[in-house]
Amino acid sequence: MNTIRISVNLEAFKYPDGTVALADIRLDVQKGEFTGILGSNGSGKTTLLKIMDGLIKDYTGQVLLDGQDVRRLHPRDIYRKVGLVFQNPDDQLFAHNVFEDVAFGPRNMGFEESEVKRRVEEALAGVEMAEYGGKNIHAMSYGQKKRVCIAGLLAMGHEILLLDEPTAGLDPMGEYRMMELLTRLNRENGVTIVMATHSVDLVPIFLHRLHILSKGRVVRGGAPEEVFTAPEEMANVKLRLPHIAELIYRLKHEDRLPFGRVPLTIGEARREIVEALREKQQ
Ligand SMILES: Nc1ncnc2c1ncn2[C@@H]1O[C@H](COP(=O)(O)OP(=O)(O)OP(=O)(O)O)[C@@H](O)[C@H]1O
Repeated sequence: MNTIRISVNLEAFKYPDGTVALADIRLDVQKGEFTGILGSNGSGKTTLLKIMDGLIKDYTGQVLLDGQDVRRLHPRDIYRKVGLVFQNPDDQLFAHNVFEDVAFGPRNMGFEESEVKRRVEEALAGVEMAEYGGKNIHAMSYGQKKRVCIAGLLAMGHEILLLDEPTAGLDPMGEYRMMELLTRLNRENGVTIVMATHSVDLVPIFLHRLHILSKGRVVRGGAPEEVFTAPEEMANVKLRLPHIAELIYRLKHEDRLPFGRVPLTIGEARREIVEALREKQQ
């Protein structure tokens, strides 16, 4: 049975300068789910993550974390359950070396030094950075810094991770490896993950559910195959279909090839093409 971990029922939030960043947002994040908040620049993704994490409170409506009003929870209680990874790792990392940075959270939680060490080592191994403990933070690449940020939260044992653009600025292999890492944390460690992104090609393949944000409103939601259906709908929200889906969509609608559903992965596209060719030959 599914359990709702985060329930957003937001009427509106505006920044002090009057910008209405979010309006009329209703969505639930189920336990163990890997959810994406997809939207173009300025659509409200970061603001929504900050609201889920209790960093922004002056909105109308209600956000529940495990059934409790986030605004009434002590920051310490949110912090123990939910970890927010900022878009820019330099906004998060501050210690002189990797070990010390990852150790900060568990030390703050009052663990004995032996337990801190165990947690740091396990977290660094979890993000494939086991051998980097002694390395200077400033000597790390951008992608490595992003992994250290995630390790810092894993070391505290967060059950829910909110990630702001975790794949932004990574090269194609780095992007793929980051998504694999997050998928592993989700599947094997049971971490509930919400990630904000505007990367449409790779990300949907890994996600259970997507919410599309446009101008501060959720305009679509569902499993990736339910959301990515037509290029015009994506263009309306300043996004596009994944390349592979766009190709098959055009072959189907412009070249009249007999494709069924719009595929999201190369494997699905290959099956569709083989099937369509077979049908044409008959
Ligand atoms: N501190 C602020 N004061 C006023 N307006 C803000 C502030 N921060 C964000 N906004 C506005 O709120 C809206 C949503 O911004 P937000 O950063 O949440 O979008 P985003 O989807 O995360 O964008 P990006 O993909 O560019 O990171 C934008 O119109 C932005 O200009």
